[in-house]
Amino acid sequence: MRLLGTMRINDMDNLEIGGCDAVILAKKYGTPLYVFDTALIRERCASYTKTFKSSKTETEVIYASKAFLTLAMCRLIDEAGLSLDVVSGGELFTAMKANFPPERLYFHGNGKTVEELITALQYNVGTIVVDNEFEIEMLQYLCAELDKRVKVLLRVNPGIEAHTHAYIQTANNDSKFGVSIFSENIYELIKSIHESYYLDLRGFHYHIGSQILDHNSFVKAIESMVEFIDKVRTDSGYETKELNMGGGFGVYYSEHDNDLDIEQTLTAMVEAVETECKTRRFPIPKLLIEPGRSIVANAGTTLYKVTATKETYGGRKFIFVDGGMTDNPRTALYDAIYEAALANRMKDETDTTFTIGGKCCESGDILIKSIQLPYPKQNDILAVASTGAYNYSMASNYNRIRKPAVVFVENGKSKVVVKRETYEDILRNDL
Ligand SMILES: Cc1ncc(COP(=O)(O)O)c(C=O)c1O
Ligand SMILES: N[C@@H](CCCC[NH3+])C(=O)O
Repeated sequence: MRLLGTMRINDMDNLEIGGCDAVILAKKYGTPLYVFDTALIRERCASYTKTFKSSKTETEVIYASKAFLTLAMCRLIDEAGLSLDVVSGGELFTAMKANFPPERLYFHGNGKTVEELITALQYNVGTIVVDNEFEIEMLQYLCAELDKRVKVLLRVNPGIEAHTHAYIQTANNDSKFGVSIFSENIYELIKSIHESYYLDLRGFHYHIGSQILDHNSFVKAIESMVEFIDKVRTDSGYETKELNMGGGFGVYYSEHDNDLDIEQTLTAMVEAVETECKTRRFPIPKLLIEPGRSIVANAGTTLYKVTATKETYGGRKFIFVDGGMTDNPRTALYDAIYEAALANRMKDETDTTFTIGGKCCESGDILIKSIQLPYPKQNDILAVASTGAYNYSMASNYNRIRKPAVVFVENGKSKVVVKRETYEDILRNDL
């Protein structure tokens, strides 16, 4: 397992994260446990704000909160000076409760409800990223009712097939997100938003997919987008002020992932916009990006207790743990590949191939299909790395399993930021 962030092996041969011994964390807080290396989150935020710069225009980094959001995470992102992308009433509510500055909020989503839009307007959310004609009409109506004007970005689809899992591509021609830049009515739509008294059209948003490890897809999207905003200027007289290029920057999960050099990618993206705009004599818009996964994925580690081992009649050796697809559905959903280690035996030889199975009543409840580990004993602690993104945020209560606690670790100190669910919590809304 690659040691990421502040991970190291301590004198006891145990895994240490943020100066805290993982075995002690498991004992103190129970398992499964989501552990977050907050120094690594801060480092990633700082690296984004430092690298995503242009001498020719303003830039802004927005954290895509769907990757991982809690009140404590909101505060951390606020302190790091990033803005926040929310995509539902629940994410918005979390941001509001954390007193996240509303002007730095971007409200996304292809299916926003009337209630969500009202809440966003009442909280004076900085920008609403509108997805379709219905929403645009509804938003204008609500603005009139509530006597509000709001900044908007129109989500468009540049029709780029990014090289990633089909389920996390977002910009092919049949994607549910945004309005295609090739659709016939797009110029009319832009004109109507631009002329609206209630909506202040700042520009466009696009996002081509997630876990993209090839930087050419990002540059290709920019080329289509600048061509598009140039056409928009000619066809509807609207000059784009802001271009939000979304997130999607891929991270290391296992040796199957070639490392995307994010700093190099950001520099290439800014240069591509500058060059394309210069060629077209187009003023460079303000540039925004929305990373989620690349800020938190590598900072998260899930600790499990080994409950049993089994060798099947077919010869597969299983390690069972006290969690599974309820705390990490990504292997079942996307064939994700994770690295792991026995946190209490970091120096033991990894001489046997295992499948890590979860405890849910579901054959697809596999955390890792194939991994080399030492032969485990009951109650060994299995640490699965890079679970910081889309694990806690996609966790479920299938089989009425309780969601794990979340602990932040830094400089030898640990702090619970989300309590482990209790069985009473599971019954909370049952009548
Ligand atoms: C609109 C939008 N912005 C940002 C993101 C964040 O993507 P990632 O976590 O891959 O950086 C997503 C998720 O794919 C998204 O849909
Ligand atoms: N949930 C996906 C990413 C989706 C990104 C949001 N549009 C994953 O775990 O990889």
